[in-house]
Amino acid sequence: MATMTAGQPLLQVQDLDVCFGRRRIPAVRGLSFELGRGQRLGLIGESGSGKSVTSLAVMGLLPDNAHVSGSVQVNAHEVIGSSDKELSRLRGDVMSMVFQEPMTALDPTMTCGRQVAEVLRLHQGAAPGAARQAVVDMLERVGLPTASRIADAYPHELSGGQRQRVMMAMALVNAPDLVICDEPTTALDVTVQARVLKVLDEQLDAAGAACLFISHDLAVVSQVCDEVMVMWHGRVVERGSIAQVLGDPQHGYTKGLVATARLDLVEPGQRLPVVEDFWDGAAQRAEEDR
Ligand SMILES: Nc1ncnc2c1ncn2[C@@H]1O[C@H](COP(=O)(O)OP(=O)(O)OP(=O)(O)O)[C@@H](O)[C@H]1O
Repeated sequence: MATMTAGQPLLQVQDLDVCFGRRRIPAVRGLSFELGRGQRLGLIGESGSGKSVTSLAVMGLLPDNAHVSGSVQVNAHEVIGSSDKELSRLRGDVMSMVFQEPMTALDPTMTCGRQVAEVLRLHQGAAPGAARQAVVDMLERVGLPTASRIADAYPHELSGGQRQRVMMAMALVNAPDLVICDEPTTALDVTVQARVLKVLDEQLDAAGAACLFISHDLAVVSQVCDEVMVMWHGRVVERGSIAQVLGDPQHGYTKGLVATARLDLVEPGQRLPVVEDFWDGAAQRAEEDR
């Protein structure tokens, strides 16, 4: 596997285009961005703006009906066009992903401990006995106090928050350089969400890992990330520090998002604002598509 080239960022995406199907409907258009080692970048945007497609392109997990051009380099290794063998080495060794819905990402027929151990075995060749202690340690590190019991449980025996932590343990156990999180806490209630985000924050720090964090929610992104990038209609329309983007949003969509986050300005009895109250995205999309 290629080693890091001096000066090259950990993740470098250049002119990435992704479209789908025979009609080549664009999902990501001319996307370029970089992420340095240990950096944490939030990726926000309305539904369908291309956030998940971007993360799947970085992981080399796009479906067969996707047409891809451009370049995605992780640790100076090109993802686009790489073989399955090269990609599976990169995934787990260098990058990993936490998905929104752990129930679909976890194998229902395997205990949680075995699933974490499997990641260790595949990427570090750990022996089964040695893996058990490493797995229990990792489950403890993601805030599961009864780690030994959780290791022996099947996914359906756990709560949503516990399952999400098991996924996080799988994503972090090999100390990857880059962790991609796609709406990891959207399905959780607010207090569990806050705890899971805190654990993620601590574990990213401990591993010195970079993070690409996808969310609809600026408040969630600001708990984990240093910077935020806003996607709209398959393109990046804005990037800056959390303080910059919250304090002085530039794009119409971002202005709407920041305005809707100001719940303190909502009078009792008034309906909650939505982005469309501040910005007509549909009209702009129609304009761009013409
Ligand atoms: N497998 C697929 N086949 C066809 N079109 C797809 C496929 N996956 C995604 N798309 C399309 O690509 C566009 C971008 O989708 P993507 O899932 O990246 O959006 P998103 O910003 O992550 O949205 P959300 O916040 O709702 O998850 C959408 O128009 C979507 O319909």
